[in-house]
Amino acid sequence: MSEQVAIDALGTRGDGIARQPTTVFVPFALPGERVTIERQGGRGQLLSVDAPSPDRREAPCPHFGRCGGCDLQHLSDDLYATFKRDLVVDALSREGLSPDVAPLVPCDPASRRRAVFTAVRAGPRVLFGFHEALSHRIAPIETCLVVVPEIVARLKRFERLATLLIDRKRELRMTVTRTTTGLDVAIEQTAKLTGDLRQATIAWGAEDGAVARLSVDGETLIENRVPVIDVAGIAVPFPPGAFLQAVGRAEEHMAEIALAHLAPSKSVADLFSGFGAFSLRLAQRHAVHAAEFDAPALAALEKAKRGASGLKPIAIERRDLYRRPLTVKELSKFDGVLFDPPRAGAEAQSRELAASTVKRIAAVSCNPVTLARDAAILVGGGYRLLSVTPIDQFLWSHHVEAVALFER
Ligand SMILES: C[S@@+](CC[C@H](N)C(=O)[O-])C[C@H]1O[C@@H](n2cnc3c(N)ncnc32)[C@H](O)[C@@H]1O
Repeated sequence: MSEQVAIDALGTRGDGIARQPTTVFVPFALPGERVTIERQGGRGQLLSVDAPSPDRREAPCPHFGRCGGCDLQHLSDDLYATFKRDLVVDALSREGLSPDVAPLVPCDPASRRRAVFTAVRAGPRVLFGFHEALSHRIAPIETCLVVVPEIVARLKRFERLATLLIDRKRELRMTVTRTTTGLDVAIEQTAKLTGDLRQATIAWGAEDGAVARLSVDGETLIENRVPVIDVAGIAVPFPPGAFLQAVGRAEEHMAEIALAHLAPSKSVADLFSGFGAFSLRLAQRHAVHAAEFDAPALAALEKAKRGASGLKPIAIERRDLYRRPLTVKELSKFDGVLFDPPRAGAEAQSRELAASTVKRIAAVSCNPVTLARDAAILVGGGYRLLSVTPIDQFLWSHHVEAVALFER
């Protein structure tokens, strides 16, 4: 049965929230709107917008509403920037922190250099695209306004490859990364690579000069060129499937903010370093200790450092920082620390830092909730939280990146 409700606020996933008569989350509804919905438990399916908000705008992508990649294309630029900044402000405030939070650093469309596509069999068809929101279903796509043009221009080709390799039962995953030497295509959960299928896959890769490397379930089938990521002029050989900041410009912004803060430091630890997006920049001025769990990422950093000239020493340590964070004693060797953990944050490491003598810390995070928790631990240990800058790395989604700066 349908009903009309008034939307009071946006939730953390960007859904409209109506609080009367009982709370319901309504995707694609905006604060101040009256909308007609059909309730399905705590969620409401939007049937019509009866009194639209002045902040409503036409979504630019034809797949908006079905494709789960973007939740927020229907917001004005102002509401969008406020919403994303507030994700950070509110998370900090729930931990009792109210630092200076900068305006959102914006993200350009068509700038995401990595996309993870999914394909599934649906009867005789293969559906290739992105997941729908909160669903296992696939929204097939013809275009994408977020991803770089080199990837979007080849969607049909990627779909053809997925159709070739798809398994009968499993969902295929295809990660495409634009590197400076071409596209790195890494496919997982494929059908068994029998002789014919292997040949057809290799033929696919040979057809397009833009493909630098093609790997299937970890096996490199083609490497026309080593895929390379440029980190401030240093070439890093990119390991298949390694972590990469999704938007190059966002990475530069984060690095600029963190490096300016750590500038007075002599010796810096870069924790959760990956292949060295920050370590290699830091090493232009500071001795760096890079710690990370992923061995291929560290091997790439090792090669990049050997190929670069004029860097200060970079010590590389493979370490599980969740189980074995750098201890207070180990931290005493550093006067600056940068940490950039996965979404779960760096709770154990923050507890060690809170008891340490490290002077300056830059925390980079893709999850405001765990960033706020870790910030509260550091502040509890006597650090001042100087500023937080939200950075839009995940355009039109409800995710936001942030850099927080601490000092003692
Ligand atoms: C958000 S990424 C940041 C990587 C890097 N700073 C960059 O900007 O490219 C988080 C990194 O944490 C690493 N990681 C995940 N779990 C870890 C653990 N238990 N110990 C150490 N590193 C871990 C991942 O491999 C990944 O490289």
